[in-house]
Amino acid sequence: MTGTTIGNASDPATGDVADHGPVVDIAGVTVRYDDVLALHDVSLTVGSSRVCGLIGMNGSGKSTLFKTMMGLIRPQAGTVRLFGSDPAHGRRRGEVAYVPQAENVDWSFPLRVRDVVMMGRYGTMSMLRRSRGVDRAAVDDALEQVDLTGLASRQIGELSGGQRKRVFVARAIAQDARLLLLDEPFSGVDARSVETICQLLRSRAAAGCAVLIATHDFDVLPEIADEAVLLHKRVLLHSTPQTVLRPENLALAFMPAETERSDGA
Ligand SMILES: Nc1ncnc2c1ncn2[C@@H]1O[C@H](COP(=O)(O)OP(=O)(O)OP(=O)(O)O)[C@@H](O)[C@H]1O
Repeated sequence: MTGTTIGNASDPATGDVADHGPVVDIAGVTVRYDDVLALHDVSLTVGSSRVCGLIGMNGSGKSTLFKTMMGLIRPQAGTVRLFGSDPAHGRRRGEVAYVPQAENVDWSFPLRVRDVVMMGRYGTMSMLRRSRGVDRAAVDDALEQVDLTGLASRQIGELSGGQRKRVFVARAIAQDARLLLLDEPFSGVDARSVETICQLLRSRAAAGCAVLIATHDFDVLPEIADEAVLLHKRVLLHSTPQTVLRPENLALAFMPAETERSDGA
């Protein structure tokens, strides 16, 4: 089952995963780090108002796909279009927000919660990077939405796992991006934070955003996602969360030895 898409608008059994106007349009993308093949011939479209889960084992290429979508990695083959434009263009215009894995953040850095959320406004600030009333109001609003108003002056290293995730979700909300990419937003997160993050992401999707979530949390996925992608360097399956989570489908990505191809893809 290579690059197979299961489920489309004409397939009521598996649900509608098409026809929502592409925000993300990835075609035939291949990424290598020297001799390591990270992505092979990946094609994927995601429409506005959709929440799409990205599932795959460690090393399957999820973060690489996000970095490619952010325009931080240039693929050796294939194209990435976000809102019909080059991904670096979308990033510069603040259209794309990225919530990183917690491990990739230096939590000892002397930043307060408010400072991190304000970073979401940098794209809209003046050349002097002076925050205006509208920026401060956007930050206040985002902090309130993630229930962190009372911790706004706290150093980020003093937060719990769930609070840390909520800070970065608040940064994405303050940015007012139309495409949200979240890398493991539920790992190491308490139930209350999971609920807060899910509600916020659903409301962003209802407002027209496209949301992509790399996650290992199979319980939360059907609650939040409209569609899901099974990734193992290539797209094995793109369908409803329920279909992707069937054991026989998960086995394709989590026991890939039997499906591995001779070219390493
Ligand atoms: N900077 C890099 N240099 C060399 N190889 C890399 C680099 N970044 C990632 N890789 C390799 O590329 C492959 C895909 O990695 P990637 O981090 O995209 O996967 P992932 O699905 O996000 O994994 P995880 O769930 O562990 O974050 C892996 O084999 C990884 O070791």
